[in-house]
Amino acid sequence: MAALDPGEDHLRFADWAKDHGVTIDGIAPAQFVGRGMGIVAAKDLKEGDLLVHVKNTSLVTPASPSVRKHKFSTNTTIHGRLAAHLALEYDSKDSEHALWRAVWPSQEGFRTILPYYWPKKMQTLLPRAAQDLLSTQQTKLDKDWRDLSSSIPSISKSLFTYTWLIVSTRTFYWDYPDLPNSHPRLPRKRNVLKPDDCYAMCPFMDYFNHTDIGCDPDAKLCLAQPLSLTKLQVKNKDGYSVTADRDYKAGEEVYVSYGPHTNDFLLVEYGFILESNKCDAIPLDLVILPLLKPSQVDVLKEDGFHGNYTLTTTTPYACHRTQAVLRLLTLPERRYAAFVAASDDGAVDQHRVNAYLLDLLKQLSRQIMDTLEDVSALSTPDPDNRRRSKRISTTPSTLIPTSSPSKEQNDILLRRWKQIRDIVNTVVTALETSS
Ligand SMILES: C[S@@+](CC[C@H](N)C(=O)[O-])C[C@H]1O[C@@H](n2cnc3c(N)ncnc32)[C@H](O)[C@@H]1O
Repeated sequence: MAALDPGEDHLRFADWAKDHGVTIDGIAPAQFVGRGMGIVAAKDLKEGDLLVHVKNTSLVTPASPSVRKHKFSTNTTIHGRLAAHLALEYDSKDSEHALWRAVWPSQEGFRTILPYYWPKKMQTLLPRAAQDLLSTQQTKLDKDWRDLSSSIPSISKSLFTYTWLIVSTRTFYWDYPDLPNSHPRLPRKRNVLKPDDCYAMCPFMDYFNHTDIGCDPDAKLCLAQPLSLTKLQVKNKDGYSVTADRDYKAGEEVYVSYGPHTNDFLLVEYGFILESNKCDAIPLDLVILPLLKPSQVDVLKEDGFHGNYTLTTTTPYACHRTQAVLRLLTLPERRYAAFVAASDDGAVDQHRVNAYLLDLLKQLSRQIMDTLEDVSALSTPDPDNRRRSKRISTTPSTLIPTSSPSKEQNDILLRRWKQIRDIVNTVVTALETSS
């Protein structure tokens, strides 16, 4: 897709970045339809070319003097402290990062793309995995606001929410393993770093859009709750760099991978989904957990195999945990035990397990078609035609709805449900063919 002129603000910010510890070579900011800003190859690039380097001292972390000066309680999260810092600086023309801030998406832009701001009826129609992520996001944001609001009395909840979401969508995961403890502009290195300790905002780097390239879709690993941070591939003790992963022609968009994220995660955290995503998966917990007897739940908990069951479109389709639970549901317990203990690869039982899975997926496929009807009805202009779904679980009470659905919101929701339908139907067809 063609790269469009970025506009004055972006050129000014790029010049500022070059004077403030950011080395940029062969790339430039540009606009892309449907993705906001991104990075374009400004000349032909070779695999391995260093494209951008940001010095550690140009990062914004809780140890940056401009953040430290607020003396926020260290008992508050780093996400919250960064959001509070950005909110306090928001109206200041003298802030050192005023030019950077001018190129971020607007609050209005976020209202369209981020499910956090969507009307309640749209939130209730999100896939369950996305609803759960949204509820977690809301809980974290509310807690940060509760913990920090008394130290930022001039800041409204609405501004704090915006800057908190700026931090979510533009922050890098930074575990600074090699850094000396002594440097005053760097966070103290702790023995054990928690994900929350590892936030860093990174000027110019946050122009890169995401693709799934570089993901390792290992079907044996079910997706754990991923970090809500943009993860860049290359970092060293001097700062962050991005190196070309392949050759690029001038004019092509250059992406990075934010991590092995499903489309439900990308939708809630970043407000978009990929058309094709090697890392996509859908959870099967809602389908499988109700089938378990209490004694089976005990066995699975004891073995560490309770919940977190996922389906992908690559063989063996159902992840290792799902393969295990399906064995417990369909076979004598000793066959399940042998599989879990890895004393048997389970191949002789695969046919029976697949047949059971096929039945479950056919039922799921019918439910998805019903949901798709509900989502399509939302975009139907006549309000009498709109049906509220009784099949979808209720929205967690903490979600904050706004206004009525926009066309963009309808479109992305519909596209996501069609993707889920296609994942399930692809596996149904594959299992039918192999049986
Ligand atoms: C780190 S910022 C990237 C720069 C951003 N596009 C901008 O306009 O400033 C992350 C945001 O970019 C957008 N984005 C990133 N990758 C995308 C993609 N592949 N397709 C659509 N939007 C994308 C999402 O809005 C996301 O919240």
